[in-house]
Amino acid sequence: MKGAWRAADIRAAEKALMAKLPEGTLMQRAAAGLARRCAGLLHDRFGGVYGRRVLVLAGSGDNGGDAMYAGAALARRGADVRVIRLSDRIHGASYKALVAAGGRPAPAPHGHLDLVVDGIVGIGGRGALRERAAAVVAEAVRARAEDGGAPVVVAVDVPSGVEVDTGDVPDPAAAVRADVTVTFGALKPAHVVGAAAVHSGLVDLVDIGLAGYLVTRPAVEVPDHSDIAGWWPSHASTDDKYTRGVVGLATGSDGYPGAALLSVAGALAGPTGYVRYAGTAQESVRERFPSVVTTDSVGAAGRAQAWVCGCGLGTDERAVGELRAVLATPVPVILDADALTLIADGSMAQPLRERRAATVITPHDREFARIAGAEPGADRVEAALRLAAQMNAVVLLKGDRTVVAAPDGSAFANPTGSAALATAGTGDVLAGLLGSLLAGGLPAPRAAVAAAYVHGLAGRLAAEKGPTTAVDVAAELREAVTLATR
Ligand SMILES: NC(=O)C1=CN([C@@H]2O[C@H](COP(=O)(O)OP(=O)(O)OC[C@H]3O[C@@H](n4cnc5c(N)ncnc54)[C@H](O)[C@@H]3O)[C@@H](O)[C@H]2O)[C@@H](O)CC1
Ligand SMILES: [K+]
Repeated sequence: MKGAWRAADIRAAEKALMAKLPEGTLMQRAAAGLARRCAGLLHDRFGGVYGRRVLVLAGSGDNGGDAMYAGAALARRGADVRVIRLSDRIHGASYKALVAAGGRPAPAPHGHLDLVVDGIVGIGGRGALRERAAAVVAEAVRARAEDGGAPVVVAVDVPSGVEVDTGDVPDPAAAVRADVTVTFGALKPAHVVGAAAVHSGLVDLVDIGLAGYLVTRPAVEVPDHSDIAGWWPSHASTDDKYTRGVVGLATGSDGYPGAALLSVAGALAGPTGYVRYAGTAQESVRERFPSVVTTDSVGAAGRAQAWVCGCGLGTDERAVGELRAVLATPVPVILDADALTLIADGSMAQPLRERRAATVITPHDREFARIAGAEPGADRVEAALRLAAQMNAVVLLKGDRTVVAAPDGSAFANPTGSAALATAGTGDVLAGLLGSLLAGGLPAPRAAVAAAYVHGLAGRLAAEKGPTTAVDVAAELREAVTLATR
């Protein structure tokens, strides 16, 4: 698990570390790491640094300092480095070092460009790029590299123009879109949540010695394969179909039988040995998945260790009754889609409050708005945490980087998101998989994080093969589980 910290926490850690080091050490470490990464990128794409055309965009703060020191290092290796000063006041020592190494000031981007280094603002940045900076960035990225392609864009610490602490991008046209972001000391929320995570491109973390100095809890955490593999319920040789957990699905309706099938497909890819389906799509479920035990209602179904409720369930009287039945069970429950619509008017507040087992809700932004009264807004992590605390439920807020927030204040961002998942029915698959993980005994926050992770991988696998539907995502789940858990 990697943590991401907000700017104030990073600054406090840097201050404590800096007090123990000669002045300028941290910037030198940052710049050296940045120069190394830039040289590596030039080498990979153009075969070397010598003669490559590099444009450094320098703003007023230390972010510009990092960029110009790195520019100096590249100039010493023979790159043709220009710098555009985007403020009257720029970091003096690094500018002198750049000029001494052969770098030259430029008024505007000119000619071909192989590498653009964004040192406009770092963790001191607020809001969108100012007009001139935005215009210069737009012009620079329109330039051509020597090989005819677009220049490589490297953001220093964070892409300029994004909100570091929230991952919001107030104006996408006035924010850098990086191929690679070279960041220092620790990740920041902008690298892992919201549109800023997309603007960050690949994130490359340079160690500047900060680790022991970050004493606060991270704002958000990011899982990797080893977390998922470590959490995934393993099967003991003594297990039978019941000990691995039974997941129940109260999904689908006459109007939406497909949602039942997709949620069942998701559940079957999880670790449980037994899937119960309760609803009107019994027949199609049995036909398509003979291993699933079906009934027409939650009341008629046997016991389960977790219930999934809502995907395609509808919002009629029958749906209300099924939701009530699920909420009354003493086991973890996932509320998705129509179940979220049904709880939005507050009529289920009491059964929700009375629950002792975990409740997980899986809203997209509009569903979130129905429940919370407003869309998540700029700070998706804070918004999800607020709703989690208010409802005493784990909130899985869907998005390109899905956020999972728990009532205990912990928050996670899923790194495997994919645009391929923005298609009808993928949420049903996710809910089923999540149900299986809960029934398999994972604590709710981990089950939500692991489900989002594997579901994202499945989306990526499906997208590699062509245009993606929810059926394709479900079909890739098995391979995604194997990938994530080995
Ligand atoms: N503090 C440290 O110990 C270290 C800092 N480092 C670098 O220093 C950076 C932070 O430096 P600073 O604190 O000087 O802050 P920045 O370099 O992020 O710049 C902030 C300045 O930019 C201006 N600004 C803010 N928003 C703007 C906008 N939208 N458009 C134009 N100008 C804007 C403000 O006037 C502010 O003074 C880090 O991101 C990192 O790159 C690294 O050298 C590692 C060590
Ligand atoms: K930057």
